[in-house]
Amino acid sequence: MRVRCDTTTAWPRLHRHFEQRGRGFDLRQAFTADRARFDAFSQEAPEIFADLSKNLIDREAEALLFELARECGVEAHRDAMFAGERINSTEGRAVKHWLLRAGGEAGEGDAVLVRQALESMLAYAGQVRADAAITDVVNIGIGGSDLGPQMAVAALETFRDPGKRFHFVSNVDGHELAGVLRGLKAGNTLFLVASKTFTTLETMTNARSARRWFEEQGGRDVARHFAALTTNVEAARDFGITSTFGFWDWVGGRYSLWSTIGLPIAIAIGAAQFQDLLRGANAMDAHFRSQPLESNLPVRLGLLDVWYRNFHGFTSRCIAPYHSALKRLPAYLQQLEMESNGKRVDAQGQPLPFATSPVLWGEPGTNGQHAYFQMLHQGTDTVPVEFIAVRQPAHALPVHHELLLANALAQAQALMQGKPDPGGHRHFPGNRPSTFFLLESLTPASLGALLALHEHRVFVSGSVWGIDSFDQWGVELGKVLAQDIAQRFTSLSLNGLDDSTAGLLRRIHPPI
Ligand SMILES: O=P(O)(O)OC[C@H]1O[C@H](O)[C@H](O)[C@@H](O)[C@@H]1O
Repeated sequence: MRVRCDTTTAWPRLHRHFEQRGRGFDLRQAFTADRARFDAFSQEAPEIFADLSKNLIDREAEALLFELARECGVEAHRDAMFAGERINSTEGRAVKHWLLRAGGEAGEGDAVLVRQALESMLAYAGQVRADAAITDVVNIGIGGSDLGPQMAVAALETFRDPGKRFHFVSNVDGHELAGVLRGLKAGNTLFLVASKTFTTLETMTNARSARRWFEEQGGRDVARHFAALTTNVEAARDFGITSTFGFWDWVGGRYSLWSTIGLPIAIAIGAAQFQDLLRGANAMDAHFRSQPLESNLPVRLGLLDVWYRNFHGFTSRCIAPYHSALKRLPAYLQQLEMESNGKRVDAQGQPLPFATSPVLWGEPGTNGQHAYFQMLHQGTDTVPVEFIAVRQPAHALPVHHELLLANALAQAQALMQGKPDPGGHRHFPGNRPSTFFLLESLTPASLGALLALHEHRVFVSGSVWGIDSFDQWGVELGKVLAQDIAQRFTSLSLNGLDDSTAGLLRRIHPPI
Protein backbone atom coordinates (compact mmCIF):
# COMPACT_ATOMS: atom_id res chain seq x y z
CA MET A 1 0.00 0.00 0.00
CA ARG A 2 1.51 3.34 -1.03
CA VAL A 3 1.11 6.21 1.39
CA ARG A 4 1.93 9.74 0.26
CA CYS A 5 4.63 11.41 2.34
CA ASP A 6 2.53 14.36 3.51
CA THR A 7 0.00 12.05 5.15
CA THR A 8 2.55 10.25 7.34
CA THR A 9 3.35 10.97 10.99
CA ALA A 10 7.04 11.35 10.11
CA TRP A 11 6.35 14.30 7.78
CA PRO A 12 5.31 16.85 10.45
CA ARG A 13 8.06 15.55 12.73
CA LEU A 14 10.59 16.16 9.96
CA HIS A 15 9.21 19.67 9.59
CA ARG A 16 9.64 20.27 13.30
CA HIS A 17 13.14 18.84 13.25
CA PHE A 18 14.02 21.03 10.30
CA GLU A 19 12.81 24.16 12.10
CA GLN A 20 14.71 23.27 15.27
CA ARG A 21 17.91 21.78 13.89
CA GLY A 22 17.88 21.73 10.10
CA ARG A 23 17.61 25.38 9.13
CA GLY A 24 20.60 26.50 11.17
CA PHE A 25 22.62 23.33 10.63
CA ASP A 26 26.35 23.96 10.32
CA LEU A 27 28.53 21.31 8.71
CA ARG A 28 31.73 22.50 10.32
CA GLN A 29 30.22 22.32 13.79
CA ALA A 30 28.67 18.95 12.97
CA PHE A 31 32.10 17.48 12.21
CA THR A 32 33.55 18.95 15.40
CA ALA A 33 30.70 17.65 17.53
CA ASP A 34 30.64 14.18 15.99
CA ARG A 35 34.01 12.61 15.31
CA ALA A 36 32.29 9.59 13.80
CA ARG A 37 30.34 11.65 11.29
CA PHE A 38 32.40 10.57 8.27
CA ASP A 39 31.82 6.89 9.09
CA ALA A 40 28.18 7.37 9.95
CA PHE A 41 27.49 9.10 6.68
CA SER A 42 29.69 6.96 4.40
CA GLN A 43 28.20 4.06 2.55
CA GLU A 44 29.79 1.17 0.71
CA ALA A 45 27.79 -0.27 -2.14
CA PRO A 46 28.78 -2.50 -5.06
CA GLU A 47 31.56 -0.79 -7.06
CA ILE A 48 30.97 2.53 -5.29
CA PHE A 49 31.98 4.26 -2.11
CA ALA A 50 29.83 7.26 -1.20
CA ASP A 51 30.67 9.97 1.30
CA LEU A 52 27.45 11.70 2.32
CA SER A 53 28.97 13.35 5.37
CA LYS A 54 29.28 16.81 3.80
CA ASN A 55 25.50 17.12 3.52
CA LEU A 56 23.24 19.32 5.64
CA ILE A 57 21.74 16.47 7.60
CA ASP A 58 22.14 15.01 11.06
CA ARG A 59 21.57 11.49 12.32
CA GLU A 60 18.15 12.37 13.79
CA ALA A 61 16.90 13.76 10.48
CA GLU A 62 18.12 10.67 8.66
CA ALA A 63 16.41 8.42 11.21
CA LEU A 64 13.16 10.31 10.67
CA LEU A 65 13.59 9.96 6.91
CA PHE A 66 13.90 6.18 7.30
CA GLU A 67 10.67 6.26 9.28
CA LEU A 68 9.13 8.30 6.50
CA ALA A 69 10.20 5.73 3.91
CA ARG A 70 8.74 2.91 6.00
CA GLU A 71 5.45 4.74 6.48
CA CYS A 72 5.27 5.50 2.75
CA GLY A 73 5.73 1.81 1.98
CA VAL A 74 8.88 2.32 -0.08
CA GLU A 75 10.06 -1.23 0.63
CA ALA A 76 6.75 -2.76 -0.43
CA HIS A 77 6.73 -0.57 -3.53
CA ARG A 78 10.27 -1.67 -4.35
CA ASP A 79 9.30 -5.30 -3.87
CA ALA A 80 6.26 -4.78 -6.09
CA MET A 81 8.56 -3.52 -8.86
CA PHE A 82 10.80 -6.56 -8.48
CA ALA A 83 7.74 -8.83 -8.41
CA GLY A 84 6.73 -7.48 -11.82
CA GLU A 85 3.55 -5.75 -10.65
CA ARG A 86 2.13 -3.03 -12.86
CA ILE A 87 3.49 -0.18 -10.78
CA ASN A 88 3.46 2.14 -13.80
CA SER A 89 -0.22 2.62 -13.08
CA THR A 90 -1.06 5.41 -15.52
CA GLU A 91 0.15 3.28 -18.41
CA GLY A 92 -0.88 -0.04 -16.84
CA ARG A 93 2.62 -1.46 -17.24
CA ALA A 94 5.09 -3.41 -15.19
CA VAL A 95 8.56 -1.89 -14.60
CA LYS A 96 11.17 -4.56 -15.24
CA HIS A 97 14.34 -3.01 -16.60
CA TRP A 98 16.09 -4.80 -13.71
CA LEU A 99 15.17 -8.14 -15.34
CA LEU A 100 17.37 -7.22 -18.30
CA ARG A 101 20.41 -7.54 -16.04
CA ALA A 102 19.24 -10.37 -13.81
CA GLY A 103 21.48 -12.52 -16.02
CA GLY A 104 22.09 -16.21 -16.03
CA GLU A 105 19.59 -17.13 -13.33
CA ALA A 106 17.31 -19.93 -14.41
CA GLY A 107 14.09 -18.27 -15.30
CA GLU A 108 10.86 -18.61 -17.14
CA GLY A 109 8.51 -16.37 -19.07
CA ASP A 110 10.01 -12.96 -19.63
CA ALA A 111 13.40 -14.06 -18.29
CA VAL A 112 13.70 -16.52 -21.18
CA LEU A 113 12.74 -13.84 -23.70
CA VAL A 114 15.31 -11.52 -22.16
CA ARG A 115 18.05 -14.09 -22.47
CA GLN A 116 17.19 -14.87 -26.09
CA ALA A 117 17.07 -11.19 -27.03
CA LEU A 118 20.39 -10.56 -25.30
CA GLU A 119 22.05 -13.52 -26.97
CA SER A 120 20.91 -12.52 -30.44
CA MET A 121 21.90 -8.90 -29.86
CA LEU A 122 25.35 -9.88 -28.60
CA ALA A 123 25.85 -12.30 -31.50
CA TYR A 124 24.97 -9.54 -33.94
CA ALA A 125 27.28 -7.12 -32.14
CA GLY A 126 30.04 -9.71 -32.51
CA GLN A 127 29.41 -9.96 -36.25
CA VAL A 128 29.55 -6.20 -36.65
CA ARG A 129 32.76 -6.02 -34.62
CA ALA A 130 34.31 -8.66 -36.87
CA ASP A 131 33.17 -6.90 -40.04
CA ALA A 132 36.14 -4.69 -40.93
CA ALA A 133 34.16 -3.08 -43.76
CA ILE A 134 31.92 -1.39 -41.19
CA THR A 135 33.95 1.54 -39.93
CA ASP A 136 31.11 3.80 -38.78
CA VAL A 137 28.09 3.05 -36.63
CA VAL A 138 25.36 5.68 -36.59
CA ASN A 139 22.75 5.46 -33.84
CA ILE A 140 19.57 7.27 -34.82
CA GLY A 141 17.38 7.74 -31.76
CA ILE A 142 16.36 10.35 -29.22
CA GLY A 143 15.63 10.59 -25.49
CA GLY A 144 16.16 7.21 -23.88
CA SER A 145 17.08 5.77 -27.26
CA ASP A 146 20.04 8.14 -27.43
CA LEU A 147 21.17 9.46 -24.06
CA GLY A 148 22.01 6.14 -22.40
CA PRO A 149 23.92 4.55 -25.29
CA GLN A 150 25.67 7.81 -26.12
CA MET A 151 26.72 8.37 -22.52
CA ALA A 152 27.92 4.76 -22.06
CA VAL A 153 29.85 4.57 -25.34
CA ALA A 154 31.69 7.75 -24.33
CA ALA A 155 32.20 6.60 -20.75
CA LEU A 156 33.73 3.30 -21.85
CA GLU A 157 35.94 4.72 -24.57
CA THR A 158 39.01 2.92 -23.29
CA PHE A 159 37.20 -0.41 -23.75
CA ARG A 160 36.17 0.46 -27.28
CA ASP A 161 36.97 -1.26 -30.54
CA PRO A 162 39.42 1.22 -32.11
CA GLY A 163 38.40 0.15 -35.61
CA LYS A 164 35.00 1.78 -35.44
CA ARG A 165 33.69 5.29 -35.05
CA PHE A 166 30.39 5.93 -33.29
CA HIS A 167 27.97 8.71 -34.15
CA PHE A 168 24.73 9.66 -32.44
CA VAL A 169 22.04 11.52 -34.35
CA SER A 170 19.07 12.53 -32.27
CA ASN A 171 17.83 15.98 -33.24
CA VAL A 172 15.37 16.54 -36.07
CA ASP A 173 17.62 19.50 -36.87
CA GLY A 174 19.06 18.39 -40.22
CA HIS A 175 22.38 20.06 -39.37
CA GLU A 176 23.09 17.14 -37.11
CA LEU A 177 22.44 14.34 -39.60
CA ALA A 178 23.98 16.28 -42.49
CA GLY A 179 27.11 16.88 -40.44
CA VAL A 180 27.50 13.19 -39.66
CA LEU A 181 26.70 12.01 -43.21
CA ARG A 182 29.32 14.32 -44.66
CA GLY A 183 32.07 12.14 -43.25
CA LEU A 184 30.58 8.76 -44.17
CA LYS A 185 30.66 6.21 -46.99
CA ALA A 186 27.51 4.17 -47.51
CA GLY A 187 29.38 0.88 -47.89
CA ASN A 188 31.18 1.34 -44.57
CA THR A 189 28.25 2.51 -42.46
CA LEU A 190 25.80 0.73 -40.22
CA PHE A 191 22.69 2.69 -39.20
CA LEU A 192 20.94 1.62 -36.01
CA VAL A 193 17.42 2.99 -35.85
CA ALA A 194 16.65 3.02 -32.13
CA SER A 195 13.10 3.79 -31.07
CA LYS A 196 10.98 2.03 -28.50
CA THR A 197 7.78 3.06 -30.30
CA PHE A 198 9.17 3.43 -33.83
CA THR A 199 6.91 6.44 -34.27
CA THR A 200 9.01 9.28 -32.84
CA LEU A 201 9.04 12.18 -35.29
CA GLU A 202 12.73 12.99 -34.98
CA THR A 203 13.91 9.42 -35.33
CA MET A 204 11.61 8.53 -38.20
CA THR A 205 12.56 11.70 -40.08
CA ASN A 206 16.28 11.02 -39.58
CA ALA A 207 15.90 7.33 -40.48
CA ARG A 208 14.09 8.15 -43.73
CA SER A 209 16.70 10.74 -44.68
CA ALA A 210 19.52 8.32 -43.82
CA ARG A 211 18.02 5.65 -46.03
CA ARG A 212 17.53 8.10 -48.90
CA TRP A 213 21.17 9.19 -48.53
CA PHE A 214 22.29 5.55 -48.42
CA GLU A 215 20.47 4.76 -51.67
CA GLU A 216 21.63 7.96 -53.35
CA GLN A 217 25.20 7.03 -52.46
CA GLY A 218 24.74 3.75 -54.30
CA GLY A 219 24.34 1.75 -51.10
CA ARG A 220 22.57 -1.49 -51.81
CA ASP A 221 22.20 -4.03 -49.06
CA VAL A 222 19.76 -2.26 -46.66
CA ALA A 223 19.54 -5.48 -44.64
CA ARG A 224 23.25 -5.31 -43.91
CA HIS A 225 23.47 -1.57 -43.32
CA PHE A 226 20.34 -0.91 -41.23
CA ALA A 227 19.16 -2.52 -38.01
CA ALA A 228 16.23 -1.55 -35.78
CA LEU A 229 16.04 -1.63 -31.99
CA THR A 230 12.41 -1.39 -30.98
CA THR A 231 9.35 -2.85 -29.27
CA ASN A 232 7.46 -2.23 -32.53
CA VAL A 233 9.16 -4.80 -34.74
CA GLU A 234 6.29 -4.72 -37.23
CA ALA A 235 6.73 -1.00 -37.92
CA ALA A 236 10.47 -1.56 -38.39
CA ARG A 237 9.75 -4.27 -40.96
CA ASP A 238 7.27 -1.97 -42.73
CA PHE A 239 10.07 0.56 -42.88
CA GLY A 240 12.11 -2.05 -44.71
CA ILE A 241 14.49 -3.11 -41.95
CA THR A 242 14.89 -6.86 -41.58
CA SER A 243 17.55 -6.96 -38.83
CA THR A 244 15.34 -6.17 -35.86
CA PHE A 245 16.10 -6.50 -32.16
CA GLY A 246 13.05 -6.31 -29.96
CA PHE A 247 12.29 -5.42 -26.38
CA TRP A 248 9.15 -4.91 -24.33
CA ASP A 249 6.75 -2.26 -23.09
CA TRP A 250 7.87 -2.91 -19.50
CA VAL A 251 11.21 -1.24 -20.27
CA GLY A 252 10.84 2.52 -19.98
CA GLY A 253 12.72 4.56 -22.58
CA ARG A 254 15.02 6.16 -20.01
CA TYR A 255 15.68 2.72 -18.49
CA SER A 256 16.40 1.01 -21.80
CA LEU A 257 20.17 1.02 -22.27
CA TRP A 258 20.21 -2.48 -20.77
CA SER A 259 17.94 -3.76 -23.54
CA THR A 260 18.63 -4.04 -27.26
CA ILE A 261 18.79 -0.23 -27.20
CA GLY A 262 22.27 -0.98 -25.82
CA LEU A 263 23.41 -2.46 -29.15
CA PRO A 264 25.79 0.42 -29.93
CA ILE A 265 27.39 -0.15 -26.52
CA ALA A 266 27.71 -3.88 -27.24
CA ILE A 267 29.29 -3.16 -30.63
CA ALA A 268 31.67 -0.71 -28.99
CA ILE A 269 32.86 -2.86 -26.09
CA GLY A 270 31.95 -6.45 -27.05
CA ALA A 271 29.80 -9.11 -25.46
CA ALA A 272 31.89 -9.88 -22.38
CA GLN A 273 32.16 -6.24 -21.37
CA PHE A 274 28.48 -5.63 -22.04
CA GLN A 275 27.73 -8.54 -19.72
CA ASP A 276 29.94 -6.83 -17.11
CA LEU A 277 27.88 -3.66 -17.46
CA LEU A 278 24.78 -5.73 -16.73
CA ARG A 279 26.53 -7.51 -13.86
CA GLY A 280 27.47 -4.22 -12.20
CA ALA A 281 23.88 -3.00 -12.42
CA ASN A 282 22.62 -6.32 -11.14
CA ALA A 283 24.89 -6.09 -8.10
CA MET A 284 23.35 -2.69 -7.32
CA ASP A 285 19.87 -4.18 -7.78
CA ALA A 286 20.74 -6.85 -5.22
CA HIS A 287 22.02 -4.18 -2.82
CA PHE A 288 18.83 -2.13 -3.25
CA ARG A 289 16.61 -5.20 -2.76
CA SER A 290 18.36 -6.66 0.24
CA GLN A 291 20.04 -4.00 2.34
CA PRO A 292 18.16 -2.52 5.29
CA LEU A 293 17.17 1.06 4.60
CA GLU A 294 19.89 2.32 6.96
CA SER A 295 22.71 0.89 4.82
CA ASN A 296 21.01 1.04 1.46
CA LEU A 297 22.76 3.62 -0.72
CA PRO A 298 19.95 4.35 -3.21
CA VAL A 299 17.59 4.75 -0.25
CA ARG A 300 19.91 7.09 1.64
CA LEU A 301 20.40 9.21 -1.48
CA GLY A 302 16.73 9.27 -2.44
CA LEU A 303 15.78 10.34 1.09
CA LEU A 304 18.46 13.02 1.10
CA ASP A 305 16.91 14.30 -2.13
CA VAL A 306 13.53 14.53 -0.37
CA TRP A 307 15.12 16.30 2.60
CA TYR A 308 16.75 18.87 0.33
CA ARG A 309 13.75 19.46 -1.91
CA ASN A 310 10.94 19.50 0.61
CA PHE A 311 12.61 20.81 3.76
CA HIS A 312 15.66 22.87 2.74
CA GLY A 313 13.79 23.93 -0.41
CA PHE A 314 16.77 23.47 -2.75
CA THR A 315 15.65 23.57 -6.35
CA SER A 316 18.59 22.08 -8.20
CA ARG A 317 21.49 19.67 -7.98
CA CYS A 318 24.81 20.00 -9.75
CA ILE A 319 26.40 16.86 -11.21
CA ALA A 320 30.18 17.16 -11.33
CA PRO A 321 31.84 14.08 -12.80
CA TYR A 322 35.61 14.41 -12.38
CA HIS A 323 36.22 12.18 -15.38
CA SER A 324 36.00 13.58 -18.87
CA ALA A 325 34.58 10.34 -20.29
CA LEU A 326 31.47 10.94 -18.16
CA LYS A 327 30.72 14.12 -20.07
CA ARG A 328 27.24 12.95 -21.12
CA LEU A 329 26.32 11.70 -17.64
CA PRO A 330 24.61 14.96 -16.59
CA ALA A 331 22.36 14.89 -19.69
CA TYR A 332 21.55 11.24 -19.09
CA LEU A 333 20.70 11.90 -15.44
CA GLN A 334 18.55 14.86 -16.43
CA GLN A 335 16.22 12.61 -18.34
CA LEU A 336 16.34 9.88 -15.72
CA GLU A 337 15.38 12.14 -12.85
CA MET A 338 13.43 14.99 -14.40
CA GLU A 339 11.32 12.88 -16.76
CA SER A 340 10.67 10.37 -13.97
CA ASN A 341 9.91 12.72 -11.11
CA GLY A 342 9.01 16.00 -12.80
CA LYS A 343 5.34 15.51 -11.88
CA ARG A 344 2.80 17.75 -10.16
CA VAL A 345 0.20 15.11 -9.36
CA ASP A 346 0.35 11.84 -7.46
CA ALA A 347 -0.25 8.41 -9.00
CA GLN A 348 -4.00 8.96 -8.55
CA GLY A 349 -3.87 12.27 -10.40
CA GLN A 350 -4.28 14.44 -7.28
CA PRO A 351 -2.28 17.70 -7.23
CA LEU A 352 0.69 17.59 -4.87
CA PRO A 353 1.04 20.25 -2.17
CA PHE A 354 4.84 19.87 -2.12
CA ALA A 355 7.74 20.11 -4.57
CA THR A 356 9.10 17.18 -6.59
CA SER A 357 12.04 16.80 -8.99
CA PRO A 358 14.90 19.25 -8.69
CA VAL A 359 16.64 20.59 -11.78
CA LEU A 360 19.77 18.58 -12.57
CA TRP A 361 22.64 20.12 -14.43
CA GLY A 362 26.41 19.94 -14.69
CA GLU A 363 29.61 19.49 -16.63
CA PRO A 364 32.75 17.50 -15.99
CA GLY A 365 35.27 18.88 -13.54
CA THR A 366 37.58 20.67 -13.55
CA ASN A 367 35.89 22.58 -16.41
CA GLY A 368 32.90 23.65 -14.30
CA GLN A 369 35.26 25.24 -11.77
CA HIS A 370 36.23 27.85 -14.36
CA ALA A 371 32.66 28.60 -15.32
CA TYR A 372 29.83 28.36 -12.78
CA PHE A 373 31.51 27.24 -9.56
CA GLN A 374 31.68 30.94 -8.70
CA MET A 375 27.93 30.78 -8.16
CA LEU A 376 28.17 27.55 -6.19
CA HIS A 377 30.65 29.14 -3.77
CA GLN A 378 29.31 32.67 -3.49
CA GLY A 379 25.89 32.83 -5.15
CA THR A 380 22.65 33.44 -3.29
CA ASP A 381 21.31 29.89 -3.79
CA THR A 382 22.58 26.74 -2.17
CA VAL A 383 23.06 24.00 -4.76
CA PRO A 384 24.08 20.56 -3.53
CA VAL A 385 26.94 19.26 -5.67
CA GLU A 386 27.66 15.64 -6.50
CA PHE A 387 31.26 14.81 -7.19
CA ILE A 388 31.99 11.59 -9.03
CA ALA A 389 35.66 10.65 -8.92
CA VAL A 390 37.59 7.62 -10.13
CA ARG A 391 40.68 6.44 -8.24
CA GLN A 392 42.58 4.73 -11.06
CA PRO A 393 43.05 6.60 -14.31
CA ALA A 394 43.01 4.76 -17.65
CA HIS A 395 45.98 6.70 -18.99
CA ALA A 396 49.64 6.84 -18.15
CA LEU A 397 50.14 10.60 -18.19
CA PRO A 398 51.95 11.60 -15.03
CA VAL A 399 50.64 14.34 -12.75
CA HIS A 400 47.18 14.82 -14.33
CA HIS A 401 45.18 12.42 -12.24
CA GLU A 402 46.47 13.57 -8.89
CA LEU A 403 45.70 17.15 -9.86
CA LEU A 404 42.23 16.14 -11.01
CA LEU A 405 41.44 14.34 -7.75
CA ALA A 406 43.02 17.08 -5.68
CA ASN A 407 40.69 19.55 -7.36
CA ALA A 408 37.60 17.45 -6.71
CA LEU A 409 38.52 17.13 -3.03
CA ALA A 410 39.44 20.80 -2.77
CA GLN A 411 36.16 21.98 -4.26
CA ALA A 412 34.13 19.85 -1.87
CA GLN A 413 36.27 21.13 0.99
CA ALA A 414 35.98 24.77 -0.09
CA LEU A 415 32.21 24.50 -0.44
CA MET A 416 31.99 23.19 3.10
CA GLN A 417 34.65 25.22 4.90
CA GLY A 418 34.26 28.57 3.21
CA LYS A 419 36.60 31.41 4.11
CA PRO A 420 35.72 34.39 6.23
CA ASP A 421 36.72 37.77 4.89
CA PRO A 422 35.37 40.99 6.29
CA GLY A 423 36.00 42.70 2.95
CA GLY A 424 32.92 41.15 1.36
CA HIS A 425 33.97 40.06 -2.11
CA ARG A 426 36.50 37.57 -0.85
CA HIS A 427 34.13 36.06 1.68
CA PHE A 428 33.09 32.42 1.17
CA PRO A 429 30.13 31.52 3.40
CA GLY A 430 30.82 27.78 3.23
CA ASN A 431 28.38 25.26 4.69
CA ARG A 432 27.51 24.33 1.11
CA PRO A 433 26.66 20.66 0.78
CA SER A 434 28.15 17.99 -1.45
CA THR A 435 28.22 14.25 -1.91
CA PHE A 436 31.35 12.46 -3.05
CA PHE A 437 31.18 9.23 -5.04
CA LEU A 438 34.39 7.28 -5.49
CA LEU A 439 34.82 4.45 -8.00
CA GLU A 440 37.95 2.35 -8.08
CA SER A 441 38.11 2.64 -11.88
CA LEU A 442 35.68 3.42 -14.64
CA THR A 443 34.76 0.01 -16.03
CA PRO A 444 31.61 -1.49 -17.53
CA ALA A 445 30.77 -2.95 -14.11
CA SER A 446 31.27 0.26 -12.15
CA LEU A 447 29.34 2.25 -14.75
CA GLY A 448 26.51 -0.27 -14.55
CA ALA A 449 26.41 0.04 -10.78
CA LEU A 450 26.53 3.85 -10.91
CA LEU A 451 23.58 4.01 -13.32
CA ALA A 452 21.47 1.47 -11.43
CA LEU A 453 22.21 3.41 -8.24
CA HIS A 454 20.70 6.51 -9.82
CA GLU A 455 17.70 4.63 -11.20
CA HIS A 456 16.88 3.35 -7.74
CA ARG A 457 17.51 6.64 -6.04
CA VAL A 458 14.98 8.25 -8.37
CA PHE A 459 12.62 5.39 -7.55
CA VAL A 460 12.96 6.12 -3.82
CA SER A 461 12.17 9.84 -3.98
CA GLY A 462 9.34 9.21 -6.46
CA SER A 463 7.99 6.56 -4.17
CA VAL A 464 8.01 8.88 -1.14
CA TRP A 465 6.30 11.57 -3.22
CA GLY A 466 3.62 9.09 -4.25
CA ILE A 467 4.03 9.72 -7.96
CA ASP A 468 4.23 7.46 -11.01
CA SER A 469 7.91 7.80 -11.88
CA PHE A 470 7.54 5.71 -15.00
CA ASP A 471 5.20 7.71 -17.22
CA GLN A 472 5.95 10.93 -19.12
CA TRP A 473 2.65 12.50 -20.16
CA GLY A 474 4.29 15.92 -20.03
CA VAL A 475 6.06 15.35 -23.34
CA GLU A 476 2.85 14.81 -25.33
CA LEU A 477 1.33 18.27 -25.74
CA GLY A 478 4.32 19.77 -27.53
CA LYS A 479 4.40 16.84 -29.96
CA VAL A 480 0.74 17.38 -30.92
CA LEU A 481 1.15 21.14 -31.32
CA ALA A 482 4.31 20.67 -33.43
CA GLN A 483 2.33 18.53 -35.86
CA ASP A 484 -0.37 21.17 -36.06
CA ILE A 485 2.15 23.94 -36.70
CA ALA A 486 4.09 21.85 -39.23
CA GLN A 487 0.88 21.44 -41.26
CA ARG A 488 0.46 25.21 -41.37
CA PHE A 489 3.67 25.46 -43.41
CA THR A 490 1.65 23.99 -46.28
CA SER A 491 -1.92 25.02 -45.41
CA LEU A 492 -0.72 28.63 -44.88
CA SER A 493 -3.40 29.04 -42.23
CA LEU A 494 -3.09 30.97 -38.98
CA ASN A 495 -6.60 30.05 -37.82
CA GLY A 496 -6.95 29.57 -34.10
CA LEU A 497 -3.33 30.45 -33.27
CA ASP A 498 -2.40 32.77 -30.43
CA ASP A 499 -1.01 36.14 -31.57
CA SER A 500 2.57 35.42 -30.56
CA THR A 501 2.83 32.09 -32.38
CA ALA A 502 1.05 33.58 -35.39
CA GLY A 503 3.41 36.57 -35.41
CA LEU A 504 6.49 34.38 -35.27
CA LEU A 505 5.17 32.02 -37.92
CA ARG A 506 4.52 34.95 -40.27
CA ARG A 507 8.15 36.02 -39.84
CA ILE A 508 9.53 32.53 -40.32
CA HIS A 509 7.34 31.71 -43.29
CA PRO A 510 6.50 35.04 -44.98
CA PRO A 511 3.72 33.88 -47.33
CA ILE A 512 1.58 32.98 -44.30
O1 LIG B 1 12.34 5.40 -28.16
P1 LIG B 1 11.26 6.28 -28.64
O2 LIG B 1 9.92 5.60 -28.67
O3 LIG B 1 11.60 6.84 -30.01
O4 LIG B 1 11.10 7.48 -27.65
C1 LIG B 1 12.14 8.39 -27.45
C2 LIG B 1 11.86 9.33 -26.30
O5 LIG B 1 10.82 10.20 -26.62
C3 LIG B 1 9.68 10.36 -25.81
O6 LIG B 1 9.03 11.53 -26.16
C4 LIG B 1 9.93 10.33 -24.33
O7 LIG B 1 9.98 11.62 -23.78
C5 LIG B 1 11.19 9.61 -23.95
O8 LIG B 1 10.97 8.96 -22.72
C6 LIG B 1 11.63 8.62 -24.97
O9 LIG B 1 12.81 7.99 -24.55
